[in-house]
Amino acid sequence: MINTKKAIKQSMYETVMNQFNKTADIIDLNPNIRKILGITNNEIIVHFPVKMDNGEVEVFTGYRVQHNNALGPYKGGLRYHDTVDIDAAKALAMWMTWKTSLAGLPFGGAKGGIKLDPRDYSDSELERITRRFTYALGENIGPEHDIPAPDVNTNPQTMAWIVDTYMSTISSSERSHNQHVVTGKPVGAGGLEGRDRATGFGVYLSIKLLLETKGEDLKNKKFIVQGFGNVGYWASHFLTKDGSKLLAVQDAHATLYNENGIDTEALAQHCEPRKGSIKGFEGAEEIEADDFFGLDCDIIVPAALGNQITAENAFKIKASILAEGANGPTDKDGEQILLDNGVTIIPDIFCNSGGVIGSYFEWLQNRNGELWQLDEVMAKIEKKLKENFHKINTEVNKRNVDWRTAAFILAISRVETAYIQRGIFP
Ligand SMILES: NC(=O)C1=CN([C@@H]2O[C@H](COP(=O)(O)OP(=O)(O)OC[C@H]3O[C@@H](n4cnc5c(N)ncnc54)[C@H](OP(=O)(O)O)[C@@H]3O)[C@@H](O)[C@H]2O)C=CC1
Ligand SMILES: O=C(O)CCC(=O)C(=O)O
Repeated sequence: MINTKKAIKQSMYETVMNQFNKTADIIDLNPNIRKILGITNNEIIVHFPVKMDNGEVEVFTGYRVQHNNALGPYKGGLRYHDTVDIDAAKALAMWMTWKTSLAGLPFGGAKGGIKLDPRDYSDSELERITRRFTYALGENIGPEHDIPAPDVNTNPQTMAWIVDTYMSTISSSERSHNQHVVTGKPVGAGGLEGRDRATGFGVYLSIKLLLETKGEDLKNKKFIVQGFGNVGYWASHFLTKDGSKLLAVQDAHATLYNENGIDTEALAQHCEPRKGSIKGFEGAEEIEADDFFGLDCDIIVPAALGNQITAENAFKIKASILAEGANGPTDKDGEQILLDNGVTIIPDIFCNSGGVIGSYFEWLQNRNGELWQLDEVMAKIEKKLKENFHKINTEVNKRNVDWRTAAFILAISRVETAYIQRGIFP
């Protein structure tokens, strides 16, 4: 049992290493492969100057960590946030390796970003920052080498600036077939119909499939969402469409509650002109941030940052399902409390994998010079997610383990098999 009074905050890197080491022990991972997977392949840190609107020059620090590419090119998002540093990028890159492996994709894992708060900059400053970051990364990214995508505070516009800048660095004959250097682009610039909603759709589907195994459905289920950006909004959209009630939402600026249910679409409309914040929405009352996780509900969807559920608040949780839309929202001690209390955790590497699965289809679409319709794309994403869900469910039942342990066993075993089949390690 965890002593909640002595809660020590773990870093995301500690969290992911803990998950890796626990699984490596369970599957008796080949010791040589354990050495390789326990460390990142490349950690790129760039400092680059950008001229601000007022004429002053500011120097930014950007990161790209490439954890592993045994299964294919490095893949993972770029985050613009104050909390971005080398440890966060390492942790998030490692999770990407497990996520793409579990999803059955031909990709490895990477993650990166810039340490900044985008609210401090104008759109034209953000464009210049993104373009200079792309130049600074140079050949460290590429359509068959390392393929970024959106994450916290980046979006299709950010990806469009990256692809445009990348194109200007390669020869004109190569430009026509290098659009897949990033995914999550705007649809008009090589993006995929449905990539915008892919992650939130996956979060919704994973909850629906889990409930089905218990003979239940989403009708009248009460849920709360932390983070109302791309993932939080789309997950809420699909959950409410299937009859669930959005009871509370939290972002970095406010915590909103309405016992009769918050109107998801009205809240999204409220956020639009304010660049995302839910604060000031009239369809709900504002409550204390610390009361959020303890609200009486069936499902919690963390869809913001890492390490939000810890020994300090896990014991308050009344929900029976925690669906990890965010990467690494639950630390080791928080997780133990939830498992002891019978909460089912749908782990991030499966729960939010709809996004990277959508990205894979965008990459294929660009690579093959095709254009797919929304319904085709959503059907492809749904099929892949369902197959993966059933694989994890089988592992859960076979080994009598929790969902994260089952997911990690499948993910790490696939990478191990790839190394062994190549004949490198006996
Ligand atoms: N986009 C994608 O396709 C994928 C995203 N993810 C993960 O999902 C999570 C959310 O990403 P995404 O939706 O893209 O990001 P967005 O930038 O679109 O949204 C982030 C949301 O989190 C909120 N937030 C930030 N800090 C806090 C905080 N301290 N407390 C509460 N809320 C906070 C933001 O609020 P505010 O606006 O007030 O800052 C905003 O509502 C991340 O963990 C990301 O790694 C995982 C897989 C794919
Ligand atoms: O779409 C992608 O390539 C990756 C998205 C991402 O960063 C994630 O799944 O955490």
